[in-house]
Amino acid sequence: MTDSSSGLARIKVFTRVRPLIGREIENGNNSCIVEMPDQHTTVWTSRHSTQESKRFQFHRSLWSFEESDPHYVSQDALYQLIGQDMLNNCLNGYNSCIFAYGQTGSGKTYTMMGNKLDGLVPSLGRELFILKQSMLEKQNALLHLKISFCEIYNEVVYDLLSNDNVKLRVRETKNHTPYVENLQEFPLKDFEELMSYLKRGSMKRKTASTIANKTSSRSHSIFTIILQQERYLDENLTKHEKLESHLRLVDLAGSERTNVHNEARFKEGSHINKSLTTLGRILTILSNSSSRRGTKGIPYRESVLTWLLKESIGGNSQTAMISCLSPTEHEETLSTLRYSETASKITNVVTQNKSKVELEGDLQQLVSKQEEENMKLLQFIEKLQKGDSGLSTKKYQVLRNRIKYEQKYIDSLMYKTNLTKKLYFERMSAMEEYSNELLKLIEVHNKDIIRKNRKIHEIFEQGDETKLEQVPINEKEVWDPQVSSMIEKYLDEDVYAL
Ligand SMILES: Nc1ncnc2c1ncn2[C@@H]1O[C@H](COP(=O)(O)OP(=O)(O)OP(=O)(O)O)[C@@H](O)[C@H]1O
Repeated sequence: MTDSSSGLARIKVFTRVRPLIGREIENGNNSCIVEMPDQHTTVWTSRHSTQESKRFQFHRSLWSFEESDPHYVSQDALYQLIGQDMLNNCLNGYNSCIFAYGQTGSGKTYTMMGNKLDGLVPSLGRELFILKQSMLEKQNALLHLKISFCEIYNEVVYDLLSNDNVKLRVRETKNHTPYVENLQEFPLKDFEELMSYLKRGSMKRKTASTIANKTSSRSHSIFTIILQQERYLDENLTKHEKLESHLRLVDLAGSERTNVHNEARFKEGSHINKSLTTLGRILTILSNSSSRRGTKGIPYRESVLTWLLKESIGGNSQTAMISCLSPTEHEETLSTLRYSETASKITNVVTQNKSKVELEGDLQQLVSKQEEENMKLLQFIEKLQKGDSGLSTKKYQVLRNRIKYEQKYIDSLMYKTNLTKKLYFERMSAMEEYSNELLKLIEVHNKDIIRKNRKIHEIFEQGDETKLEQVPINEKEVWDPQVSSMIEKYLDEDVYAL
């Protein structure tokens, strides 16, 4: 998708026409005013004249009107055509965005979320976890995933995953990238977790029954997946590159006529239309200007939606727009197609969010240091044991075996290229824990030994060896000048300061 030499990426526009739904069939409205011959989208512009039609060309036109048609694009096919490409962009470190646009009831939520059949968000999520596993096994790469889910309702942002209904503020980073302040991000461990967040947030999203749609979304929703990748570039796992990208999945509220009498619906409708009109103005400005001109002076901040979509439209993002079409509405479909035509002329300037990292001190050095430390501990224990057999407690033995086991693990780690840094650090921290435990024990014992040895020293220094007989037998066995001086050295130098 990227022109890698120039870093330019056009917004790809897809059109998708949905099948007739209940109320249309009931109204006897069973013909489709949209046609999609040769990857073009044609719309008959008047119900009464079959002569007048307008033809548009987009990246692809997706025919989902009739399941029996050989060109029918199912939810699965939609994922193959749009989702996969976007996923690849993200895995290569490019921010990406898919947004669904269209009049109310045209199929945006169905396309993005799905109902009985998965829409793009669940399909992308499922594939991401499959990829995460295979990357770990085959490519020596780690993928961390996080999500956030928010909605813009009446020009205010709300966290769909928060139990509170707090209004959130949009702010900008030093680089002028907008973000939602205090929007929660949740790390994901599996696909089921992603789905539970998606369901939880979708249930909280504001919907209402309108003439055109029984469950019409009254807000714009943004589901963001944050991908953080660590790819290891050499067999010793010493060099790796970090890639970070955001995949934004936007389900816009539908444009509609605001001549409704319900006050709340009217207010919502006005806000929705205002933000979509601002989006349209920005698309027009961008489509008429040079992509290299930058985004200065473009009125992104005139609506919360456009402010938050700044990066996706005219910024650093590979973006796909899915224009959803109703098969029966002339005016609205034509207006959607004109809007989409404008968007298809926009070129974003994209950059790969990548940084190369050579592990500080390099992994090999870290391992050697730890091995050395391990060795010292083992020798130390052995000497202690020689000096005082009473110290060979079960606990020491367990810890000693543990250290040996960890040592072996480190050895194998160095040669197994398919093991990752994550695993390595997990084991390292486990080993550190054991070592710390051991050191604490050693210190207690050492202090005890020194105390006993001092007693014996004093007796020798006083030259009254008869007193030695008063010292209990087991304390006398402790006396070993070699071990004793070694312990004192360690304690004095604070080598193993805890
Ligand atoms: N491709 C499709 N195949 C089958 N049914 C569809 C398809 N697209 C939409 N529908 C059905 O059409 C109806 C309206 O779709 P949806 O709610 O997704 O519209 P919307 O554009 O999100 O509307 P709004 O802007 O009001 O929220 C729903 O009943 C949905 O199941």
